[in-house]
Amino acid sequence: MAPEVLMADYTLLFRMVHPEDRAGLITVFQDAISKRQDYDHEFRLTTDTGEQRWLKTTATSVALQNNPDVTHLSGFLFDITENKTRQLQLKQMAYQDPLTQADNRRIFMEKLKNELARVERYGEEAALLMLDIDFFKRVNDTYGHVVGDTVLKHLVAVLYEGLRGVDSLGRLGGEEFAVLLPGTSHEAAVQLAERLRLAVQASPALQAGQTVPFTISLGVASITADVTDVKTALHLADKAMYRAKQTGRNRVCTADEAPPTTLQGSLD
Ligand SMILES: Nc1nc2c(ncn2[C@@H]2O[C@H](COP(=O)(O)OP(=O)(O)OP(=O)(O)O)[C@@H](O)[C@H]2O)c(=O)[nH]1
Repeated sequence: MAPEVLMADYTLLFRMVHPEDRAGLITVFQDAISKRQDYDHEFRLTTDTGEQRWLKTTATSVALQNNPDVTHLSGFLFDITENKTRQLQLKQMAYQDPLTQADNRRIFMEKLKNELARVERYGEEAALLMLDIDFFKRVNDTYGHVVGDTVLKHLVAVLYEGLRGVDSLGRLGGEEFAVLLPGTSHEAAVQLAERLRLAVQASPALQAGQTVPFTISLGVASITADVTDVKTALHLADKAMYRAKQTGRNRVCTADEAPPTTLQGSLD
């Protein structure tokens, strides 16, 4: 559909605008008319063939001399889909692990740092989980590296299914991951870790009709106001995970246990 047809018929335009972008576009038009503001605005639109496109509209409001009322908006509508898609891909690459789509190490560390600051400032609770696939080298050696990669992707999908929108999952490297749980008590974090462990155990990866069972070991660390830096938080969670590995794997351990306590079987 030609842009001039769309701009001539605002009802049609608004019907095609992505629902999430509609309110923003209406505000832009309203401000242009009531405050005589020029605009430069990007929004998504679904074409009559069902395709989603990115558009950019830029315009200035026009009024007759000696009359403050805007008579019309004069400007352009551009299709910026290709540029926008490339821009979004680049942005995603900067934040995501390319194999699993989990947060990459850099962005996860940033989120952890922000959460530590929030806990210190407002005295809220939070928790950090560290987890690692058990005997992953064996998975690679038995089934091959490609299947190993499938296992990593599958693990991330299973973990995301058990997490809330506010939680963050990061791939710290290799087969090691961390989960940041804002607003979560120690007890709730331990229970969640155990649920994740069971979900992974119950959901083997599938590759070319082959079932690949695997398990994970998890460490839980509470983030309290006295855990003030990323290094300490990671060390606590790592220590707990190491304990889980040392005491038999496929289990959840916490940072403050002495002697080691495991939860394995408690929720089986
Ligand atoms: N397929 C695949 N394998 C990876 C990737 N990154 C790391 N690995 C493998 O992960 C394995 C890690 O092995 P180890 O550190 O010995 O640990 P593990 O065998 O999981 O043993 P535990 O952690 O002690 O239970 C190595 O074989 C690495 O090659 C990846 O991106 N893809």
